[in-house]
Amino acid sequence: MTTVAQDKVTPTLPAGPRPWPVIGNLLAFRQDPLGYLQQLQRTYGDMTTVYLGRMPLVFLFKPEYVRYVLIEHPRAFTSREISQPDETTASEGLLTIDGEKHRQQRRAVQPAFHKKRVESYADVILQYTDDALSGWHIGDTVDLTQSMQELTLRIIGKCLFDIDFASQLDALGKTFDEMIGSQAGILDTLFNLRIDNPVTAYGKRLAAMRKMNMSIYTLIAQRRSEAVERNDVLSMLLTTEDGSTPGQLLTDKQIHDHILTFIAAGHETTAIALGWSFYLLSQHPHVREKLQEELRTVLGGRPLTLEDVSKLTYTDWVLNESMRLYPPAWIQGRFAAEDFELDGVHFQAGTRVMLSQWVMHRLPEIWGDPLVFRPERWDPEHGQQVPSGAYFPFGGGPRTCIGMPLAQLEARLILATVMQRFNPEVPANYQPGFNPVITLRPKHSLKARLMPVPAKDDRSTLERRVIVSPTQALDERRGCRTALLDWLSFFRL
Ligand code: HEM
Repeated sequence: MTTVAQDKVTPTLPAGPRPWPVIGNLLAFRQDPLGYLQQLQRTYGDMTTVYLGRMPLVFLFKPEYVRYVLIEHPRAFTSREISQPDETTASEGLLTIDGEKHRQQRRAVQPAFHKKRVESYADVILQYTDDALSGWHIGDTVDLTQSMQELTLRIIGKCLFDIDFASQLDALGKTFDEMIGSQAGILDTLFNLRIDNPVTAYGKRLAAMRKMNMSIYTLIAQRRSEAVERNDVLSMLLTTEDGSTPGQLLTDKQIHDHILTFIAAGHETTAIALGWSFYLLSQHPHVREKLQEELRTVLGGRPLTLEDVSKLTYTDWVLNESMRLYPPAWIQGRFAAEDFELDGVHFQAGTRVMLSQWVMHRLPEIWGDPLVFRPERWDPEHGQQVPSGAYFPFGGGPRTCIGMPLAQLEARLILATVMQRFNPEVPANYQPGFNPVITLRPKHSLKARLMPVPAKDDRSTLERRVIVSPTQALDERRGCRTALLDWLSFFRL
């Protein structure tokens, strides 16, 4: 990589790879975003500037900087979009609103995520997991990526909005795929082209959004016309004040954007975390065996209940470790609302700042053996010391994922239930690859053959590879072909 004298371009931005005219570093970024970010960190260290077209993005790769942005100075950075929102952005959802509006609206829905309330969702989670698994039999091959998407979608619909999506899972799943998974072309990205046509990525996203919008507005209208008071997030939103004008309730557009944000953010991420966990377990029989041993000890063969969850410590470590290696949210961004300074470098208001879980969760100086899948590193007594800001799968500070308690409970219950009944075996030649769009999806769906869980002493399944080798990791990275820009354009960052 060639370092450009950035002081000729903008006086305050840190050094980075030479940008090409017009396209900047877009091509290299699009080709392999995950590998490119890691390479940037290795070459330029704690901070670097990348140009997507003419737009500079400053990447910060140090735990202290992550803390600075998310935890210590959250008000100095905004998530709010700068460009004009359009039909494809949930611009009034919790992820993108700011300031007093954000504080007030987050406070209003917070009760839905308090510990006791979240625990009350356990019955729905267990029931729906049971329904999903009732169609699974030993010897079947199941598409775990799709099954987890459908299961988590059904769970979020019921827990937060008291709707059972059972009969619409397939159609809804496809709509979300079109909304989240479609990739804008390079020209569309560079020139911010928004051509509403069935063949363009923008047009496809728009069509999917319109379908989704209609369902959500219908739901809001139905709920407004009901006399019954329900105790779910939708009821909370209907009585929430906007936060900018006293007494002003949320509009339908604001409620719509909240619902869309909750459904999208609340199912895709958890499903992805589960998918990667199943993949990692299938590649690490030693870990799988330990997890199943824990399940045998705690459950003794009976069905899981909420009360068991606090005893499933190893299961918990597996999920932590899986989200370290494959963070469902792999990158997040902010705009500087005011000037700021980091280690003597001055940044102007308006600077776009990016943080990457993918890079931070794999820094060798923090993790030692970052490519090794080792749940034991999360053992609070003998595990690793992880500095604050080095591990943030759920973000941090006042904008930490509001759904974290639900996601954690849900992931533990689903992972434990599946692993108590089955050993999902992934074909030996399966390479997941990556599709890092908004979330870190696998490029190829995870299809697994359901094998029986071996009896306690059957250790024959343990004689397989136990670490992710660097070559395997490289092969996975070569599979990356999608871009940050889709993510950016979704949230209009
Ligand atoms: C494993 C699962 C999940 C992961 C990895 C995850 C990750 C994240 C991250 C990194 C953020 C911070 C984004 C930022 O600061 O820019 C976030 C925010 C958010 N998440 Fe999650 N999430 C998960 C599950 C959920 C669930 C289940 C829900 C819904 C119930 C949810 C709803 C939200 C919302 C509404 C925000 C915005 C919060 C705010 O700005 O106040 N997430 N999530």
